[in-house]
Amino acid sequence: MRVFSSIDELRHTLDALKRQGRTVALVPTMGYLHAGHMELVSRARAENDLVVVSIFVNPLQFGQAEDLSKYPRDLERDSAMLKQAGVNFLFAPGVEDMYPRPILAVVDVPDLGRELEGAVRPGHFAGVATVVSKLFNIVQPQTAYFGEKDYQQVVIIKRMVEDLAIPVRVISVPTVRDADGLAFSSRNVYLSAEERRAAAIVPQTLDEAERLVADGLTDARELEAKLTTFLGREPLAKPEVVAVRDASTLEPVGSIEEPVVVALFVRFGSTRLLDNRVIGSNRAAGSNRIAGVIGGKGQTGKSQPGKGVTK
Ligand SMILES: Nc1ncnc2c1ncn2[C@@H]1O[C@H](COP(=O)(O)OP(=O)(O)OP(=O)(O)O)[C@@H](O)[C@H]1O
Ligand SMILES: CC(C)(CO)[C@@H](O)C(=O)[O-]
Ligand code: BAL
Repeated sequence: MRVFSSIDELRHTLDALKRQGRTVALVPTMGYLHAGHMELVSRARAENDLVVVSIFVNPLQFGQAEDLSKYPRDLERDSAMLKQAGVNFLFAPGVEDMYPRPILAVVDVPDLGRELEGAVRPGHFAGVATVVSKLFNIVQPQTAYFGEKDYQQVVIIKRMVEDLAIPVRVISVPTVRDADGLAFSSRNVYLSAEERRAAAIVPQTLDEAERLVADGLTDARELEAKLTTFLGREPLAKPEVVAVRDASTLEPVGSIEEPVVVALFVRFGSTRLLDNRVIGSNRAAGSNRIAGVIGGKGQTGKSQPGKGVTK
């Protein structure tokens, strides 16, 4: 695995390989890797010739009072995990590489970016869309992989790619969970032992949503109210967003007819956890796929297998 921090050096190396016909995938991350990230990597490896993983804790997507400075980082451990997983390139730029001067051009996807997590984290999704655009421009991958845990992020990136005709296929990967159902997340490390135990209420609430809808509940507001009450069973859980939205557009719905996404943002102490489930889709229950916005699995971008992949 080769490690780059310079945009120009990475580009130069990739350009030569692309001229030989190799397909390139990008897995953008903020590092402190866990099984969720590694699932993205494994999909990318299976479906492409070359995989670039980026690790960059992007200051643009953090609010002033947020955890930018204490965000967990361990580049050495991450690097060993990626090497072991057969990743070809790690792009780990510093802030000075990505933003050598204050960035004036931004990419924004209003109104999608103002909803849900965007309402709690003003400016967050403009920061995400801007850095993802920049990473797409640097790597120019055919395919990029994102996790469905960050459901709204995938919807926004999909929309950005479509609206701006960016030639990248966006693939979403189902959420990888710990034994008690909690989604793996780098920020789980902030939880105390008691908060970590309590956090199991989050996936349990999504199970409850599925049960209620299967039992015939169709009123979205009623579902939100019942889920908020359900979360109330756990005194450490402080719900910030409990929302039932159209699974494709994220628009509010009155009645649950088309597939909806149940989106949760729940605080435990100072840590905000997010999770979601798509309900009412004709795909397998609980598969957590993003209805209507995500390209299918199976299509592989691999060129001729076995043609001297750079390790
Ligand atoms: N449990 C998971 N399963 C599948 N994909 C995941 C999971 N957790 C994160 N991802 C995906 O990995 C990519 C990089 O995410 P990121 O580095 O922010 O990790 P994170 O665990 O989501 O961090 P945080 O705790 O800060 O939200 C994103 O596309 C994200 O959706
Ligand atoms: C996509 C991303 C790497 C952009 O910084 C980040 O938002 C994340 O890790 O989900
Ligand atoms: N996983 C989303 C990145 C963030 O919370 O900033």
